Amino acid sequence: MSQDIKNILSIAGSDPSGGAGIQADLKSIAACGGYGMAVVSALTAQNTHGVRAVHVPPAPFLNEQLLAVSDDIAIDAIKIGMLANAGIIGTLTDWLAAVRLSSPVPVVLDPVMIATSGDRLLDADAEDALRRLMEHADVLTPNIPELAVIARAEAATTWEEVVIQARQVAATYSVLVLAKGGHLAGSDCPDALIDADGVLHEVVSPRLDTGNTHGTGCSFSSALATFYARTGDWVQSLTASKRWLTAAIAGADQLRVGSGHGPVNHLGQLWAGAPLATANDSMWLWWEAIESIRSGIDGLAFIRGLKDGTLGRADFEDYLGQDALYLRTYARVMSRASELAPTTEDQRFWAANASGCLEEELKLHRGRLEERVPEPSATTTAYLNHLVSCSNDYAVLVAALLPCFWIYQDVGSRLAAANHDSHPYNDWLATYSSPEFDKSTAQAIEVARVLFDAADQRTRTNMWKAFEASSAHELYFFAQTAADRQGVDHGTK
Ligand SMILES: Nc1ncnc2c1ncn2[C@@H]1O[C@H](COP(=O)(O)OP(=O)(O)O)[C@@H](O)[C@H]1O
Ligand SMILES: Cc1ncc(COP(=O)(O)OP(=O)(O)O)c(N)n1
Repeated sequence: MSQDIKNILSIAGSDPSGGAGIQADLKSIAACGGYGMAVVSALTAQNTHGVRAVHVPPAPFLNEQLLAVSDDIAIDAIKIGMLANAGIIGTLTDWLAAVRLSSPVPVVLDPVMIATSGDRLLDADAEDALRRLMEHADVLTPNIPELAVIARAEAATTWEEVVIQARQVAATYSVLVLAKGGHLAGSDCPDALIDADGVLHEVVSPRLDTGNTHGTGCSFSSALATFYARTGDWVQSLTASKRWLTAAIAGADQLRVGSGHGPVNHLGQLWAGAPLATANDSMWLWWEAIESIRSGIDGLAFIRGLKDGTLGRADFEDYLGQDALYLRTYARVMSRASELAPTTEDQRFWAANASGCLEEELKLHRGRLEERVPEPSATTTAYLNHLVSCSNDYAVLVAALLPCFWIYQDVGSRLAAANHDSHPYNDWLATYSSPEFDKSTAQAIEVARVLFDAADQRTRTNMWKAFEASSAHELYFFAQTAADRQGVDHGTK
């Protein structure tokens, strides 16, 4: 059975030491779940210390390679790296223009100019040709020195300057710019996807203490192209690529490749047994991206106590009280989703869930709380304010409502599995798992997926932000009991 594995073409230089160029690209593409292809634009003789020599094939031979691939194979995304000279760039530009005329294949252009070792990988007189090629790209991924050349400015020394230059380049060339902060000093490594209006999405990782970062730029841009082919969304692709790259850098010191700046560990996560996710599914990537929130919830004293029955009665009742308050407004917000829904099916879905939420859940709470409904906590209020703030746009509101279904169902399935006849919270845990709620959760995910797939990039970004924020509020909400309150920022600021 076909799994719809996407075909990703790298057009780049060769690094025989395997850390950068097409070698890094092919490993990255494979690690991120794609089928990698490679057209070689230049051969370098380099290792972990630097580039010794460059040999550039004749441009007509590059053309032969490009046509051999495009005449036969459907290309789902292209990553472009080292191009060496203006002749190579001109040939590639003509081929790309023709290919994009017949199908809008997405293009990530890493405007490789100078290796970190200081060696030139692009002729100084090839800049104008590169600018013409940039008009055929969807995303540029320059590092700070490359960004400065493209923006005709001094190299940025702060993240604010990086963002300003990237915004200017995005406006000039009508592209997205993935601005990278790897060359800045500081304990963090920020990256951001930027368009002419500003930052679409920013991701930050800690700066890892390793000298083995050869080929990070090549690997990052290949991962981005691969995830985009799979999801059709740049913001999700950035999140997934950064997560993958950071783990590959974290595993770099496990390799023993050369005595200079070694490569990242492209396949280390696979070797460690991490599942190779190949689903081309936007919602799956959302779910993956909140993994740390989900494991944070699983680790809470409240959840562990509820699972093994050691949770104190007072903590349990505090939770129930806040839950009852939450559900009243949650039902109202679902009614609002019903009001905004463009189809009768969606309208009925949200109305039915609003009603079910009030009738079944609140009945249960009232029975247990004996009408002692407390004041809403700051944590509950913050979550509800967030939901209400998303109530003007249907797609964003659906994304904000989704974590309460999905996380509750996910946590609930594990809690219900731990239930037994003498469990002190037996009847409560039994409510956590029901085929009806599973069905509603699946439908809520499907509604979000359909909206996401049809949305423009801004709406997709806002949907993701709403989903991520609600997921964090779920964590804060579960962490309200005395045992968990320390050390958790409850999102109330
Ligand atoms: N020491 C590090 N720790 C964590 N991430 C890093 C480190 N060095 C580079 N990166 C990341 O690698 C990616 C590429 O980085 P950058 O150095 O800016 O580009 P290039 O490799 O093209 O010069 C960025 O996401 C950056 O944050
Ligand atoms: C053949 C080839 N292409 C590109 C580079 C540059 O690699 P990059 O990932 O930008 O980062 P550094 O390795 O320079 O840090 C290269 N060296 N070789």
